[in-house]
Amino acid sequence: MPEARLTFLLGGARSGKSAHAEQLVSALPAPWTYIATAQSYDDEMSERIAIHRARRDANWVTLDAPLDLTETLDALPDGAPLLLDCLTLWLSNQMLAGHDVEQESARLADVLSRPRGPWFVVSNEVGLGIVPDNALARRFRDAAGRLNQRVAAHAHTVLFMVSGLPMKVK
Ligand SMILES: Nc1nc2c(ncn2[C@@H]2O[C@H](COP(=O)(O)OP(=O)(O)OP(=O)(O)O)[C@@H](O)[C@H]2O)c(=O)[nH]1
Repeated sequence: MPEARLTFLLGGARSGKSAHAEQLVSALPAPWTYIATAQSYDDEMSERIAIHRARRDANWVTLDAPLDLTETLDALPDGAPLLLDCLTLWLSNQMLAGHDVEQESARLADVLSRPRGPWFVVSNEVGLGIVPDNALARRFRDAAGRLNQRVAAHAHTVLFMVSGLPMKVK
């Protein structure tokens, strides 16, 4: 059975984090689980999701978890290689649903601190630009930074993606 360990991949939009994570997971024995947190509200998002789906072959099993991510992780079989894409969309879904993001983030980080297989988790680094001019975006940026720190603290390996290239930060 593949080793249980957490790999955390961070990066900006279009930094290549999903593709790199897919490569790492698909080097492990199939089948591979893909947990998607995105929900498609419009044609642009549907198109993005369709591109991702077309990239994954029949060895991938896709589970949707826009909100109930901790429960979905708890239900995974031991040893299953997992790609979870991505934490920041899950966080924005939690905020838009009016949930307590600190409490939900703590619960999620706790589950991720005990990976039961080779788990690869993708998140966005959203804090590198200027301070957003609206309060919701500032709340989101701060919550995302805190969640990323929590998960990175538990991860065995942390990779920061820059222009398609992985930079090992842990
Ligand atoms: N619902 C759903 N979402 C999916 C599926 N496949 C991929 N996604 C979502 O697509 C999102 C990533 O899409 P992109 O916007 O293209 O990626 P990006 O993070 O900007 O770019 P990269 O850094 O290059 O990966 C993730 O949040 C996934 O949850 C799927 O089968 N179903």
